[in-house]
Amino acid sequence: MDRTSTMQVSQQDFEKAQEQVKLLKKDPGNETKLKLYALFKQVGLTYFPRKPTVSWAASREDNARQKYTELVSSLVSAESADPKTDTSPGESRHGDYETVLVTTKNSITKIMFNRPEKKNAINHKMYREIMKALEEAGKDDSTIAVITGNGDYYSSGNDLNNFANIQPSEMEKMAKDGAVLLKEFVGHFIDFPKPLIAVVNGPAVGICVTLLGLCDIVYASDRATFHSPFSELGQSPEGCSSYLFPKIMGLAKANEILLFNKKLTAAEACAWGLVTEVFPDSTFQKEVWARLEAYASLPKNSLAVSKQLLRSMEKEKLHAVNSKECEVLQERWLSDECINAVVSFFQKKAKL
Ligand SMILES: CCCCC/C=C/CC(=O)SCCNC(=O)CCNC(=O)[C@H](O)C(C)(C)COP(=O)(O)OP(=O)(O)OC[C@H]1O[C@@H](n2cnc3c(N)ncnc32)[C@H](O)[C@@H]1OP(=O)(O)O
Repeated sequence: MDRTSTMQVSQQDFEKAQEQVKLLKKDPGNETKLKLYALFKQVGLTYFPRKPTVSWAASREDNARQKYTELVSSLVSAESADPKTDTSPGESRHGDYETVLVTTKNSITKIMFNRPEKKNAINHKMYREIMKALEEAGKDDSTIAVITGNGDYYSSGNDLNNFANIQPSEMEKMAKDGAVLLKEFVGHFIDFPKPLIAVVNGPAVGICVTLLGLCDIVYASDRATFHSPFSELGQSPEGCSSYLFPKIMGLAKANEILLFNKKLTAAEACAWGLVTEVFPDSTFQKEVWARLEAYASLPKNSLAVSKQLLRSMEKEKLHAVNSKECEVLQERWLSDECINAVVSFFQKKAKL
């Protein structure tokens, strides 16, 4: 439908739109769903066999019917033009996700961060959806699971909107709830029962860098960078990095990243042991997926048992580190240093 058209839509168009809504592959999000529901109710409440006279109710009904039909039409066309929602042959797409795209193919479950327009920043919904996707991937038939990003970024880390628009009286609750959510989120990576591979397609920031220490293999494009600007943001390390980074790269190098915000190139991250291997960006996807498909054809149970054995040596320690890091962060989020950093990002967009 032409969205600029002022032509009135018929009851038949409206009913067709109701059917199309049910067929959308991508959840349009709560805001849009509420809008659709409100419009639907306006039509529903006023719909009755129409008398020829034009009443205010009839005209409101026409308006709501038109807006509902146009909104659905825009959702349908956005979806059909959106490469994010495409799947390749043999790939099955999992359930009802808004912020991640979860697919399985060739015994590999891929969890793709899917907010490319926000550089895949992780908002509250995304934290929850990633946990849900990890729970499903841990139980499904796949041999390995992969985390990657859609678009030019792997992820810009925590969505700073998670700290925005909070009333002063709600700050403590925000920090407490944030710490609970973060602990649960990182716990899902500690406990993940199968090999978990990070395919770092572009720059990685903050929590998406620290979590790499909890992945079993990290492949990076030579375009990727690794930046954990905790002190710049008035925060402190998470994702068990305060324990794992010194173990992986030695204390001196970990200090440069975790205390002094050093941004690593992919080559540096590989030399320092955070990344397993770096590939040229032009062949990154082809080379990495060919390698992963070969790995995923190995005996599934043997891989899972071995992964769990390796992790079991450290699991208790990692949970204790995670708890401590979240406790410290809960305090940090209430500090002037952190609040000022968030405000300055939104005011003049102080970028990293
Ligand atoms: C439950 C809570 C748990 C908390 C766990 C704690 C974790 C710690 C961290 O993860 S710390 C890291 C936090 N991340 C940042 O500070 C990154 C902030 N972003 C930037 O500095 C820049 O956006 C950039 C360098 C990543 C990219 O710059 P570029 O110029 O290439 O692109 P834009 O800035 O125009 O970005 C496009 C739009 O995306 C929005 N955006 C990007 N990153 C974030 C983010 N982390 N949080 C919120 N929004 C982000 C950006 O605002 C643009 O939006 P707009 O198009 O609406 O303007």
